[in-house]
Amino acid sequence: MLAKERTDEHSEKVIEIKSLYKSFGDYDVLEDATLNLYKGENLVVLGKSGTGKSVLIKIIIGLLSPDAGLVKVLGQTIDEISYAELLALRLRVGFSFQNSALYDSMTVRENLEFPLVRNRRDMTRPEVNETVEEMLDAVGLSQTINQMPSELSGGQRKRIGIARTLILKPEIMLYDEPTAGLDPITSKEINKLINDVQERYHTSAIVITHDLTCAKEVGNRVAMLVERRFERQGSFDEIFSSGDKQAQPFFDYNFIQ
Ligand SMILES: Nc1ncnc2c1ncn2[C@@H]1O[C@H](COP(=O)(O)OP(=O)(O)OP(=O)(O)O)[C@@H](O)[C@H]1O
Repeated sequence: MLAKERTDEHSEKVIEIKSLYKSFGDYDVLEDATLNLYKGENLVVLGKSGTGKSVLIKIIIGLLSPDAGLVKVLGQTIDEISYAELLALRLRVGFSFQNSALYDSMTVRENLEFPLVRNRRDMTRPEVNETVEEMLDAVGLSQTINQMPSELSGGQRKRIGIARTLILKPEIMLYDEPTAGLDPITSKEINKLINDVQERYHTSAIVITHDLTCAKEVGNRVAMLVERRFERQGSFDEIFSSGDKQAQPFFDYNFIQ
């Protein structure tokens, strides 16, 4: 079954953002922004540089506070919970950084062990080994276990970064520009991995990207962040077959350079 056939608009909201406002001084980044992430879907957020996509992610994981509005993640209202509750919630939300953020002085195995050693002190050594091996298998890179990040290609580093985020078995994945800087073939492999992760681990995900191929291949739904709000939410085809003026610049950016 294709990923995009799975969206159930009536399913549970794992992230609920309602009338969100965020400004820095006089500069309004988000204004009356509303967006839901439904359980099990991959939601693509498309937005030009500087429109507030990183601010959105920081608000979702509680690194920035909203000025007004509701932000609920896995049933918890972000600015009402204690710091301890926030830390516990962050373990259920995996954030895959744009630059993969691997530790250069650690092997692939050590990079993957790191979140487990810090957060899962209950796990035995054989359990840690087994989980690391399972995650490497999930991203198709079992053979790199003893390599250093500098020995990996950009695409492999992205995959290891995703494996390291997945290792705590988060319910929600936040992918920040997962295909940035990759060639089209490697980008396709990452898109496939995002769909495989959804399928295998039943994650719900927000994928932030400028890459329309990525949006088309992984997005059960697409939301465009335009002028401080999430405009135009719908399937890729609904948004991009309409000749929409706000969607057109993304087409131009991707295909007419
Ligand atoms: N802590 C901060 N203090 C002041 N301004 C900020 C802060 N964080 C973000 N901004 C501003 O908010 C706006 C949105 O930034 P953000 O990083 O979310 O953009 P983005 O959509 O992720 O861009 P890109 O695609 O280039 O990564 C920018 O104008 C940025 O300068």
